[in-house]
Amino acid sequence: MLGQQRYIILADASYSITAYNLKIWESFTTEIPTQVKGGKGPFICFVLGGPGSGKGTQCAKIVKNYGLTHLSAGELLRREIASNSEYGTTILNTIKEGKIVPSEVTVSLIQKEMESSDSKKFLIDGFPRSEENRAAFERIMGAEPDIVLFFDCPEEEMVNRVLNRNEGRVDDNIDTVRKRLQVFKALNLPVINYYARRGKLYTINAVGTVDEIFEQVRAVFAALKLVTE
Ligand SMILES: Nc1ncnc2c1ncn2[C@@H]1O[C@H](COP(=O)(O)OP(=O)(O)OP(=O)(O)O)[C@@H](O)[C@H]1O
Ligand SMILES: Nc1ccn([C@@H]2O[C@H](COP(=O)(O)O)[C@@H](O)[C@H]2O)c(=O)n1
Ligand SMILES: [Mg+2]
Repeated sequence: MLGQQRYIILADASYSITAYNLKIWESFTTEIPTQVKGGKGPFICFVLGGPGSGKGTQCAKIVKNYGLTHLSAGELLRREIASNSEYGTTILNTIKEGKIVPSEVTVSLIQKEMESSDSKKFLIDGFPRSEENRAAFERIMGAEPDIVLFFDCPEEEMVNRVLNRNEGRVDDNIDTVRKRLQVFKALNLPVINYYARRGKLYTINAVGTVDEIFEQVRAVFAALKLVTE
């Protein structure tokens, strides 16, 4: 049975764009993250949400509007499969099962992309999917995200979107999507709650038109003054 209910996130530690009007919300964000203010490392935004919650769709709009470099962990893994790399078959089987690929593999793909880019602003989509992913990124990259966007969407809506995606993905079928939802709840929600406790989480209501949802995202970036700097 798929729920209409939203996931329970530590609401008092997460900025919810729909729950407050922008004026009230801005009062929470006087502390601009150091990397936005000109610290040493690049600005890093993790983008999280269940399967089909609209992460990739919104990332495309963020790239267009704010010029961040988009790295989708899932896309990097699919590219690895297509290139017949030594890990290709293992990655393919893991994705078909809706499970999580070992963190060292995924982090090393992200690391390669970040290190070969001269971008100062990264949008890392679909990562970290587990505490193990999160810890591996911090250990290998020696960095943490400045902010984390969480696209909060009811399960029924996510399933409908995935089953209507039509991009030929091996995991866009009802069996895999059910497994991915279980993995999302068991492994990804704890990470989302971790960032809520750290005051880095911005929860976006992922129901509505693509443009309506992007208006909430725009409010986050506008308040962070990360407008194509
Ligand atoms: N607001 C929306 N309303 C209706 N459909 C949407 C909306 N946003 C995205 N979609 C559609 O839903 C499908 C899933 O979106 P998208 O690929 O962006 O999700 P995702 O979170 O990246 O999923 P995954 O984790 O599986 O990669 C796509 O076909 C997309 O066009
Ligand atoms: N950090 C990650 C991200 C993804 N995967 C695997 O890829 C599948 C598709 O990911 P999308 O972000 O494109 O939805 C996902 O279900 C995982 O099997 C991963 O292992 N680790
Ligand atoms: Mg995606």
